[in-house]
Amino acid sequence: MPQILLVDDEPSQRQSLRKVLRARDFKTAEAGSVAEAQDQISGGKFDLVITEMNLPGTSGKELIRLCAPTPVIVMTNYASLRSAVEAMKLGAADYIAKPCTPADLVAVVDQAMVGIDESTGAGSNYTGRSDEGFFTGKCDAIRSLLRNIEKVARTDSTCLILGETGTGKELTARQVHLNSARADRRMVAVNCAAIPDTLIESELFGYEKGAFTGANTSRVGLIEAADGGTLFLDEIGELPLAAQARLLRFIQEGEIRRIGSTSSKRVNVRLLCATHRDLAALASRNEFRQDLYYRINVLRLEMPPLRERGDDVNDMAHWFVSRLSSEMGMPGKSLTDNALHAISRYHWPGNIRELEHAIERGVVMAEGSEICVDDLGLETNAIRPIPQRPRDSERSSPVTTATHEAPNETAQDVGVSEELSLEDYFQRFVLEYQDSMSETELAKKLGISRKCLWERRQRFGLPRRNGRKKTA
Ligand SMILES: Nc1ncnc2c1ncn2[C@@H]1O[C@H](COP(=O)(O)OP(=O)(O)OP(=O)(O)O)[C@@H](O)[C@H]1O
Repeated sequence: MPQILLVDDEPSQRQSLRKVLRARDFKTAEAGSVAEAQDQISGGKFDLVITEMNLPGTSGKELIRLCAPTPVIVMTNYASLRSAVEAMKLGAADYIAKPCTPADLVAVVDQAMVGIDESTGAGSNYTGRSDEGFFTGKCDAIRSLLRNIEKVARTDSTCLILGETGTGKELTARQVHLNSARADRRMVAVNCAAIPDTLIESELFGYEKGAFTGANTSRVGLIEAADGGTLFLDEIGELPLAAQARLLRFIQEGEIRRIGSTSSKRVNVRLLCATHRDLAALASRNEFRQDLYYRINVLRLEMPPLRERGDDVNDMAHWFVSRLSSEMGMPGKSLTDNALHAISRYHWPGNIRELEHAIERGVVMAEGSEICVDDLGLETNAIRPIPQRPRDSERSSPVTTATHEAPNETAQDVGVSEELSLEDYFQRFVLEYQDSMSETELAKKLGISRKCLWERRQRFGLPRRNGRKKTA
């Protein structure tokens, strides 16, 4: 089992890292400073060190030298990103900009581990997550995407990854990188939308000392930092026009010139770009350079939206429940049938990221081991129409008294022909069955707690009626 040393002076930070990594079967040890880390290193063998850069006393960067040849990943907030790039020049395996999601952390650790496997054989029982199993999904669109990723990975051509927000464009870029001949080098990911316009050129291309006010030292740019590896430019549609012109020159000539420098430097970088925007339309309105568009649109990978991935949605929901509940130290949770039903009908405008967050919310909010619809906090207006089912004349009115067999049917069995939100469904179900079922039975069928049933009754003005069946 790979062993990772976590170095951070904040115990809470170490705890969050520990949880995520242990859930992935990594063994961890901890240190609060460089000195403590040195003690740990002399007493044991580690496959990887993850350190905060800004530690009291000696900087975390010092560990790159002290721990060699063990790879070191440095963590830092965005304000110190430049120092992180410097740390990479000193030999850091990678950097993580904080705050980061568990998925970001694991992706970077995986990448570092793949390097370890290849160079030293350490952590050899660890295969990384470039396998199909991690890239969850088995619908036709994902199978075809995985085949195309392999083809794209075999080349060095520029590739444009298209898809709505949260569909997995960055994850796809990582898969391309991990499956490519550059997998042992780093992939530098840059979100063009997150860097202020005034900084983007100096971040990408670096600058020389004295190039502008405040440039007290020379800086390496992110393109140069990706030399030998892959550069992933996320949200390329947001790149300002001046930076687009510079990027175009880099693509055409394979050279970069730092701001304020008179000489160019050759860099060997494979470029992957992603966007959720229609670049052709932007180019036609002169909001994106047409020539750059043609240059980056050589190979294309298209991400399917989650709502078009059929059974993948529920498979992924189960997968996230088991992953997140064990990461959060609350294993054994599961989704109720109604929750799954809502998940499969939800529109998922934020795609997989939204699903992941809804499940995280569900795991935290669920009172027992079952995650109910309400725990997920879905926007009810994004629930899609429930497919029409021939109506039973006896059940044509939502307020008719039901027979006792009816509640054994599932949510979609309630006769409904129009668009039906979860709220509508709740109200109709309660009105239809409240005379024949106890509150406990109703709550169970709806997949919610009795407290939640009571609250919703209040919200929708559906007080419990006299003469109802006694509570079980
Ligand atoms: N096939 C998948 N299997 C498991 N998790 C996935 C998959 N695709 C995406 N994810 C997870 O969904 C989240 C969003 O993925 P990612 O950041 O790659 O999307 P994106 O399209 O780049 O988003 P954005 O457009 O906002 O930049 C991440 O946490 C990622 O790990």
